[in-house]
Amino acid sequence: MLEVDDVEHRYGVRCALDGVSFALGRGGFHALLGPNGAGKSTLIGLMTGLLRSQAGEIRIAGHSLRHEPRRVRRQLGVVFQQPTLDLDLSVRQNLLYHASLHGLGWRQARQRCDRELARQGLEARADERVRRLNGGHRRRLEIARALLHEPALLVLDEASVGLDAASRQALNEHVRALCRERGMTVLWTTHLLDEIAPEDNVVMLCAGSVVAAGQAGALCRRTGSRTLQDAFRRLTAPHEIAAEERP
Ligand SMILES: Nc1ncnc2c1ncn2[C@@H]1O[C@H](COP(=O)(O)OP(=O)(O)OP(=O)(O)O)[C@@H](O)[C@H]1O
Repeated sequence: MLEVDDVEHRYGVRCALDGVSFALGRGGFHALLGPNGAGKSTLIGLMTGLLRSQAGEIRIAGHSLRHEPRRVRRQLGVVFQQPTLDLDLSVRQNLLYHASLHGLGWRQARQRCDRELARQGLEARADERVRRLNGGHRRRLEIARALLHEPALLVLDEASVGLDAASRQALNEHVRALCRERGMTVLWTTHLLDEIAPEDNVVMLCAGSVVAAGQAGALCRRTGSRTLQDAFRRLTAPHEIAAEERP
């Protein structure tokens, strides 16, 4: 579903991604892990076309981002780290506006809005201003919006940041249910390791490089770690030291 092949990105002389390669299969919950500054948002910026590709190749659902950007955009739903809802529009108006940007006709847009709101448990809030929703419900609305055009891959960039512990867990479980029930492929980026289950497929990014990839539980066993936190510390420490010596 997602192939990242030798991707490099620099901001001036600062190297944010240094030959990053990994691949995700179709379906399931995958996690992109990394401490602050690891390069997660840069990678998502490249996938979404917010940043211009400098080197390497990204393919989504078999389509090349460089050669078929429109096809890629149709296959990709994104929830960005910073909320991007219009607080003074209603829940439904936010969705309809987005649907029109994706070229959906009026009737289809209304149907998909109703369907996604029902799936996110927000149908009763459709005519309320977004300002009245709590943080967890706003995030669900952003997920509904990201799914309106029926993408194959849903990417969430630190979507749980700013939520309290209960809302964070509810959001995480909700996204996992989307994977199970709809066969979605989800890429969940986070620096909060308690959001990851042992059976999740994870890619660990540190200082612009992939330091490990595979099932979380297997990474723990391979590194002789009791917890994913311990495995993460062991795998990332040498790279953070090396990165400090890099321009
Ligand atoms: N616009 C920019 N200009 C210069 N350097 C940048 C810019 N954006 C990011 N960087 C640098 O690139 C590196 C990767 O940053 P990025 O935001 O992609 O990491 P991240 O893993 O998403 O971190 P966070 O969890 O803090 O968002 C960091 O060293 C950061 O300081």
